[in-house]
Parts: sequence; structure tokens; C-alpha cells
Amino acid sequence: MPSAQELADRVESGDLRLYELQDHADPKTAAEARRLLLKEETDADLDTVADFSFPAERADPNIENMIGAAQIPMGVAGPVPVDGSAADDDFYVPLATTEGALVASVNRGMAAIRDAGGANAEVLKYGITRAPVFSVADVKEAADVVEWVEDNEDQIEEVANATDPHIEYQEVTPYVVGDNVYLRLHYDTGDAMGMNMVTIASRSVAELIEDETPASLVAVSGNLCNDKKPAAINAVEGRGYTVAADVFLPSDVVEDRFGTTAEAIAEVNTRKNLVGSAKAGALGFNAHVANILGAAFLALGQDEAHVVDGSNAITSVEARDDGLYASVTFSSLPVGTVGGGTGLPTQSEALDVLGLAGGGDPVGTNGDALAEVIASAGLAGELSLLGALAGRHLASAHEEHGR
Ligand SMILES: CC(C)(COP(=O)([O-])OP(=O)([O-])OC[C@H]1O[C@@H](n2cnc3c(N)ncnc32)[C@H](O)[C@@H]1OP(=O)([O-])[O-])[C@@H](O)C(=O)NCCC(=O)NCCSC(=O)C[C@@](C)(O)CC(=O)[O-]
Ligand SMILES: NC(=O)C1=CN([C@@H]2O[C@H](COP(=O)(O)OP(=O)(O)OC[C@H]3O[C@@H](n4cnc5c(N)ncnc54)[C@H](OP(=O)(O)O)[C@@H]3O)[C@@H](O)[C@H]2O)C=CC1
Repeated sequence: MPSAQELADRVESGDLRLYELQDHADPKTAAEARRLLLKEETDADLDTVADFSFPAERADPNIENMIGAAQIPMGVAGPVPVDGSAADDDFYVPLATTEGALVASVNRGMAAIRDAGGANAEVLKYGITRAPVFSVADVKEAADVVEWVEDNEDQIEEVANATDPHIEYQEVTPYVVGDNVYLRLHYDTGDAMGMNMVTIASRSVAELIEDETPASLVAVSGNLCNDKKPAAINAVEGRGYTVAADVFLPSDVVEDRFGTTAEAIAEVNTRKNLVGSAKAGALGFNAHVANILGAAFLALGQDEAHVVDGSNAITSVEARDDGLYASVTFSSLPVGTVGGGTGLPTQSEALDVLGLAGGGDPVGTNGDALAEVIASAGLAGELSLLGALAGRHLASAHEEHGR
């Protein structure tokens, strides 16, 4: 097997492309060759990037042109008691972030939730979507295609379900815009987040539509899915998990934990998360659920780009006679405990902290539980940040922890 330097020289000479090195050496040597080349081209010293602790081949399904690994600090918040439809335990939640004060904040929110006896969580709806776009001659033809789809859903179901033992077709929602037909296909993908599965299944469905109708596939993703873009359809119709968490904090817990009152927190939520978000034209009516999703996704092997889908959540808060009611409802949270990055070593270990690594029994229950735990962590983060804003200690928190 050629040495890393010999491989780097062959790339330098134009004999090989960076992504062809794996055809000539094992993944670790290929990664070393790419680092040598970068050192020669950029003078960058990549010794820490090179110092990863897992077998390079473990990352084969997840990365191309590998040079090493990014290392992000990982903390833990909790425990947070969660009484969910699938999650029913006290959970320590791993969070990977570079934002000082974030883990402390989530931890404080979880302490308040613990003081109140725990959070409720419920998966309200589940179905991951892919929406291929087709071109047709005109609206008449579009109507004919939609009619065929509605009359032949059994064929669509059969074709989709044949692509994977763990996929289950749910339904199709057709949309027509002039000479464009979009089929928003909904699937249950068990414990997997499902985007590879549903894209493969939707490719087969699209081939059926082309065989049986005059429609011509333009793209297997027509953006009515809508994957990884801020989109109202996800906020209204849901995508992945639609999941909510809530808690009632007695007044003394609010005061002890956040140094403010239920009324003050409720006012901040109304004027910031509701009125401020409305005026901003925001799709998310919350304070910073993206912070918790980002940190949880990086720690737990989720697709970090799906923070976009997840961040359209709505935080609702009410000051009641004897305390504070708070909820966070996520319309579109694409998460899973198998597939994607969940099998990578540190990500799998972090899922083990939750007791949710791998497939659930029955299938799908680990994915459901992960959604409920993440929703509860989001609730904790909302409570703590709203408490800091109401109690006027956000800036000081980041002076102390974030610098
Ligand atoms: C920083 C705190 C928690 C201090 O909060 P505190 O009440 O001053 O600290 P404390 O020493 O009294 O501790 C209270 C609890 O905080 C936790 N805690 C306290 N210290 C630690 C620590 N070192 N490590 C882990 N946990 C910690 C811990 O749970 C502790 O309870 P205990 O265990 O002692 O019973 C608080 O001031 C806070 O949460 N502030 C809010 C910070 C925050 O949420 N930042 C969010 C990111 S800002 C952003 O990115 C989004 C934004 C703001 O731009 C979005 C928007 O526009 O709104
Ligand atoms: N393709 C695309 O357009 C997009 C892809 N992605 C990426 O997709 C990846 C996630 O795709 P996803 O489909 O979730 O996962 P993977 O394709 O990584 O793996 C899913 C596979 O896991 C197997 N499996 C084993 N046990 C279970 C179980 N209990 N429930 C479900 N599946 C199980 C299934 O294979 P089997 O049934 O054969 O055992 C299934 O096909 C991420 O890397 C993400 O970044 C993200 C956005 C778009």
C-alpha cells in the first residue's frame, strides 16, 4: 500500500483526485494524505484534527474526503424527569456546543422542572415527508394526474413499502401550481429520521407516476417537503415529529430558580416570543430552541441542518394564580436513533446516556422517546432564558460563562 506522502504527491501531480485516495489506501492513510496535502497547500497544522479516536472507516457512510474529526465540547444537563408517551424516566441530556452559558442555562431550566416534579411530553403526530415535483402540460393535465394519484394510492403504497422493511407509507398530499404537480409523500420510518429512506422510496413512487401518467419528474425534492429551509408548511402541517412538552412551576420554584415572577416571565414571553416574533415575520415563536436542538443534534448524531426545521417551535406561557404554566410545541422535529450519524462512536455513546441508542421495541419507540426528551430539553432552555430576560441577568450570565 502506498504511503500517505506518496498518495499526496500523486494528488499534487494531478494523477489522483482527493476523493480517489480510498481506492489506493485504507481510510486512515487516505485522511493522512489529505492532511499532508493541505499542509503543503495551506501551511495549516492539522495535528488535533488528526487526533481522532475512532476507526476512520466508521465514518465512511457519513463523510467524503475525510481529513479527521472536529471536536466540539460536550456537556450534560439534567436529570430532567420526562413523563411522555414513550419517554418515561429521569434523563441526563448530552449537549455539544461552543456557546458558554448554554448548558448551564438548560441545566437550570431542568432543575426548575425537577423541582416541579417533571415535564409532560407527547408526540402529537409523526411522518417524515418528501415532495417530488413533476411537470405537466397544463392545469387540466395536472388535475388528471392528481385524480390518478388519489385513485391509485394502493399502488403508491405498495411501491414505497417495497423499498425498505422499516418504511411505511402513510399518505400523499398533492399540490398544483400551474403546470407543476407536487406530491407531498408522508412516511413512517420507524426509529430512523428517515430522509435517505424516504428519498429512495419517493424515487420509486416517481417512477410509477411517470409510467402511469403524463407527468414528468423534474426533481425528487420539490421543496414542498420542505427539507432544511424555513417553511410555513412544516410549521402548520408538521414534519418528522410534532411533539410538545409542558410543565407547571409553582411560584416559589419560579422565584427560587429564576429570581423573578411568573407574571414577569409571562410578559417577556408575550412581548418577545409572540408580538416580537410576529412583527419580525418569524416562523418560530420562541426564544432559542435552536440552541438546544443544535447542541443536542451534534451530541446525539442527528442531522444538524434539521435545526432549521425544528426551530419553528412555539413557546406559550401563562401566569396562573399559584405559578407559571409553560409549554413548547415543535411542529417539525426530524430526529432518529438509528441511521445517519447515530452509529458514530461518540454519538452512539451519547444516545446510550439516554438509553435510546439503536432501534426501539416496538419499532419506533426509541425515536418517539428521543423526540420527547429533546422537546423537554427545549422547554428547559426556554424557561431559563425567559427567566434570565425577565430577571435581567442574560448579559451577566454570558459575561461570566461565555468569555
Ligand atoms: C448562567 C445561569 C444558569 C446562571 O444562573 P444563576 O441562577 O445566576 O446561577 P446559580 O449559580 O444560582 O445556579 C442556578 C442553576 O443554574 C445551573 N448552573 C449554574 N451554573 C452552572 C454551571 N457552571 N454549570 C452547569 N449548571 C449551572 C444549575 O442548575 C444551578 O442550580 P443548582 O444545581 O446550583 O441547584 C443563568 O444566568 C442563565 O441561564 N442565563 C441565561 C443564559 C442563556 O440561556 N443563554 C442562552 C443563549 S443566548 C442566545 O444564544 C440566544 C438569544 C438570547 O440571542 C436568543 C434571543 O434573542 O432571545
Ligand atoms: N437523501 C436525502 O435527500 C437526505 C439525506 N439526509 C441524510 O439521511 C440520513 C438519515 O437517513 P435515514 O433514512 O434516517 O437513515 P439511514 O439511511 O442512514 O439508515 C436507515 C436504515 O436503518 C435501518 N434500520 C435498522 N433498524 C431500524 C429501525 N428500527 N427503524 C428504522 N430503520 C432501521 C433501515 O434499513 P433496513 O430496513 O434495511 O434494516 C433503514 O434503511 C442522515 O445522514 C441525513 O443527513 C438528510 C436530508 C436529505
